[in-house]
Amino acid sequence: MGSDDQHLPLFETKTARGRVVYRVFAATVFAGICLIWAYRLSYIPREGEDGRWVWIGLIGVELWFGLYWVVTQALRWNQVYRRTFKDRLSHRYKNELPGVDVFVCTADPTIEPPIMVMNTVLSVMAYDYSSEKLGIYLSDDGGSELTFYAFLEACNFARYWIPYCKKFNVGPRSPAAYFVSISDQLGSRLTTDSDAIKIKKLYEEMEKRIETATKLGRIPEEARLKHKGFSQWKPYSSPRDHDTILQILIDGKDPNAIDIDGCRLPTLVYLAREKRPQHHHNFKAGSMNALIRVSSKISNGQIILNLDCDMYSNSSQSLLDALCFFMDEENGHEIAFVQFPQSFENVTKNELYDSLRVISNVEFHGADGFGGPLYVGTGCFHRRDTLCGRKFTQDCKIEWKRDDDQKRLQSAQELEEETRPLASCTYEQNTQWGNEMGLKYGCPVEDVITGLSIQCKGWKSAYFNPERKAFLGVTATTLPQTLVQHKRWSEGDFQILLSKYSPAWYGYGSISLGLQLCYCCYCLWAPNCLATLYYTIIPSLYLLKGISLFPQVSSPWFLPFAYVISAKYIYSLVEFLWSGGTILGWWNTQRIWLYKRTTSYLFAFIDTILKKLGFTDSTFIITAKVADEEVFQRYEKEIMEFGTSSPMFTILATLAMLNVFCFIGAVKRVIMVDSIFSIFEAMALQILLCGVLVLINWPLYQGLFLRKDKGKLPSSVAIKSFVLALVVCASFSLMY
Ligand SMILES: O=c1ccn([C@@H]2O[C@H](COP(=O)(O)OP(=O)(O)O[C@H]3O[C@H](CO)[C@@H](O)[C@H](O)[C@H]3O)[C@@H](O)[C@H]2O)c(=O)[nH]1
Ligand SMILES: [Mn+2]
Repeated sequence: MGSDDQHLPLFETKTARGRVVYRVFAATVFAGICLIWAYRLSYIPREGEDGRWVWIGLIGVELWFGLYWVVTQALRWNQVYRRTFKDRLSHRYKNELPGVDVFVCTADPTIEPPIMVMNTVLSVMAYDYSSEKLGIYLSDDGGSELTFYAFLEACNFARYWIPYCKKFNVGPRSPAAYFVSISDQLGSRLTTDSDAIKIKKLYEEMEKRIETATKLGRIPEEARLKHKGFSQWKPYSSPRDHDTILQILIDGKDPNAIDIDGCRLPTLVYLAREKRPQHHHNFKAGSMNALIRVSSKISNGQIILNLDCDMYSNSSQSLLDALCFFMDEENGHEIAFVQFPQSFENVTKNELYDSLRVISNVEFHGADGFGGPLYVGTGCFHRRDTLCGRKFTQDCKIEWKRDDDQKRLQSAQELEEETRPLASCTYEQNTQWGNEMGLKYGCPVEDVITGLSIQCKGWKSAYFNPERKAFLGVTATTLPQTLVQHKRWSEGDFQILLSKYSPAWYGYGSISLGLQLCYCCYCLWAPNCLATLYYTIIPSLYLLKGISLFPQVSSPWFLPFAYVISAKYIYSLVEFLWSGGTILGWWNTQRIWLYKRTTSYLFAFIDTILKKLGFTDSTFIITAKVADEEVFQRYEKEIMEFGTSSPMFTILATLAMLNVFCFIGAVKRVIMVDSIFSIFEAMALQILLCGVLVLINWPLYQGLFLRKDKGKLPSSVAIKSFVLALVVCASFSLMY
């Protein structure tokens, strides 16, 4: 310290350009929405007239869509961008930077392959940070020997990998990603650079050992004999029923724990918390809380980074970026967590499924302008004390300087013994863990609800979205996975809205109105299903009957509809392109938007209501991070993957068939009854809506009727949906 840059901030916040223009634009759209409402309210068919009830339904739906649109403006109203000054940080604090503990969570060695998990672990072990201050903890909810074996291997490989990374300043520091990146380079280093060749060979040997063990489902006997750690699996019966397995593989305080260059290594700990069938383990929240306690005894870093097992660090400096926020003398003391975007390594060019592109590049910047982004799990740095439930007060300035260097008297083994009870099933009984302390239990999105309650305690958060992606993970590669994942998310968010911690009332007064609305955008995902279903079914059916539900093209009331629809979609396209997407990607995103709303959100909505009534319990379906070769090839070619029959697909296929029938019906009417002009004049918007629904469903029709590969929709779904849609259309035509 003591340099002249001392008063300069460590980060700066800039408001987005063009805010005024956007606000004016939004106001015009809102005016259009008001006119649509006015139209609906002034033309309600009289009692006894055709379509009175359906019209009243439309009032409800358009009120909902309009109001929801207003809520989503919160995410666009006040966007801010952050910039950090890492050189100032390093200059000012040199050796006084705080300890950082990284928590990596894994839960299943078959859908989360150990080699992938180890790449994540290695990428953070090699952070540009003093090793003595770094602790890496792996929580294994799979309680798997295979993962442990891979961890041992990684621990050994790290002795070569870390010095290599630091010597050549390589990036990314996940070995797998790094070797891919340099093999792409012109005149690949892998043919000329002997260090690169050597380290790659070491990696491949390790990879082979781990993959063989994973494939066989058991570890080599000599490994078992060599490491006493495996003895802890002796009394083990299953992943859901075992003692706590806790092992300090590298004790950062041990001067003998060094890499091949003689430099100290970061602390490395394996934890499989105790599991018993009669105790609920609370999924990821449970393992995070166990890690918080266990790490507090071992390295007790003041900052905690949480990573999903597939999210490797893609930038060795992101830790310093995060510290710039926490350690800023002026504003740092009010920041509880720093969230980085969730970015994915495996999205294809025109993302076929969801890629969170707009959420990451637009919406979270908006939330940041109102007090900070949501906590969305992986890629988030927390202050330990706030994660443990501390309330904000102005004098919460943290003392970063700590006397860490005192010698510890216990051996690692004694420390393990002492710490193990903290991860037992019963430890949390009659405590505030899972409630006021640590991550909250009982919600499928433990992260969002925890972040909200932290913000309600007066803290702020920060969103940092650097040019070079800080973390890269794996996103779902099939439609069912995507839909199931979104069901979990939208269900969790909707539960929050109805819970004690609802952003609508719990947040009232403790976070800004803007941030309350930002939360509501996500918390209202699930109920969106109703309005969307109505809009995808009813106008099309009425088209079949030739009853118009929208203003005629020549009527002045047509204008607000035309304006709102085109303004909304042109803007959404621009936003998408601006976020780095492609036009086809945008089109694909609209499809997923529809599919999520008519299935994931519907199921989430129903399940949440059932849960409120006490009929069901939450589960956590883990997203698979690997796909078999054929599935992967189709994914690369951006061919939609269905593959199984599920109630979700029956709904999607039925809706798609229904719209085709209605569209055909309309065409028939044109040919047989009316002139094309009069139909178009009366029903342009209905035809447009139905036509777009048919167009956007193209991959679904292909999956139903044209494809032969294994990723197509099973013929049972084709038959079911065909019959269902036909019955609906026929009975509707006959009834009215
Ligand atoms: O019982 C469990 C279940 C899951 N996990 C881990 O939790 C992480 C997230 O699981 P994943 O299946 O990948 O879910 P995603 O939907 O991709 O995860 C997002 O959404 C979750 C909340 O739904 C957050 O917890 C995550 O951090 C966030 O990345 C993974 O590392 C899992 O290993 C556990 O540790 N224990
Ligand atoms: Mn994931």
